[in-house]
Amino acid sequence: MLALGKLLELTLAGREPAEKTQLTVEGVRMRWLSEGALEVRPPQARDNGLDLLLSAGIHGNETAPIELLDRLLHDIARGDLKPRARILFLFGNPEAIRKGERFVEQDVNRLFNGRHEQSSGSEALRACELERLAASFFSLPDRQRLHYDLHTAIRGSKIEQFALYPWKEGRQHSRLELARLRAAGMEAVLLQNKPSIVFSSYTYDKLGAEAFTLELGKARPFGQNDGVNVSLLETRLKQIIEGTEPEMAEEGLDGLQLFSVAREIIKHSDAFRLNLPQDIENFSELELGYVLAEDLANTRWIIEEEGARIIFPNPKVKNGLRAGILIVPTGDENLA
Ligand SMILES: O=C(O)CCC(=O)N[C@@H](CCC(=O)O)C(=O)O
Ligand SMILES: [Zn+2]
Repeated sequence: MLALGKLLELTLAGREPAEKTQLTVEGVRMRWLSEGALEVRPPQARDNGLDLLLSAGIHGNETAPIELLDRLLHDIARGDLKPRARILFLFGNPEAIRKGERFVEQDVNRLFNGRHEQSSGSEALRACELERLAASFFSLPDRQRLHYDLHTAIRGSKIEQFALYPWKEGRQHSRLELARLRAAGMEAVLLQNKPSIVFSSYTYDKLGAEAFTLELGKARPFGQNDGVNVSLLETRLKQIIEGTEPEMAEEGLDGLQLFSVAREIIKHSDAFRLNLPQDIENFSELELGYVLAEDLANTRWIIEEEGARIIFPNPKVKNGLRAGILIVPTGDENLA
């Protein structure tokens, strides 16, 4: 296998490769761009016009997606997977990956769309670098742009695998992309309805990519991911990479559940209290009238939406950040 296929090893060791560019026997060019960043380019005659950004490890303890990208890279470097797409592989937060922690000082996935400019430290610099790498990768005209930012969650979930689809004024969510996600094993999609500061929102909003955060199961350390079944996603990613994806029937979304955001729960102060059991699962339903959270100055978050569910409840976030999302079921009438 070509040495550049070992991007994860290099990243874990904090090393730069001796050779920055290597060619597989099929003429696929692998180019190391920066720590945790590698571009794969098929020979021109095989290029099918898709630019695919695959990122993982934006949160350093979410290892199943990192292992998945590592397997794909090994296959490419061995010549077993023959790309027709241009691909950018990114391991988001190398320092946190080495430590096995979600982040070191601050959550990289709250620093996009300009937020890193209002901050400092290595994670703000990394968010800036990730924006730059993504912007440069998606700068070629007349190509399709697709970004999957792969994650696993802090807690268990009633719906194991799901996607979050960013929002931009005047742009409709794509039914075809939802069909593709369904085929990749996603059981639900949360359709966002306002701008956000996460990586997929940046590539969707600023770079014109179809972009998604994918949640694949519960976060565990390296080597302990048997419980995270990514086989459908892995198969679909290989098909996307090789340009062999089967036709997708977009009319029926084959049971894919759609949700929209009712409210984001923002933690305003150290007095914030979330009235949920510690082991509550994502997508748990909440009763009308339930006092979900309390904060300074008698602020109370009371459930007033029929069918409301909670995802990503986390009272430990820094003040000013999202401590959970209240979601409700929605229909498919606004899809393009
Ligand atoms: O389990 C949790 O509470 C968080 C899991 C996670 O890291 N999710 C992403 C979602 C990003 C998005 O909103 O698209 C995150 O919180 O950064
Ligand atoms: Zn994550």
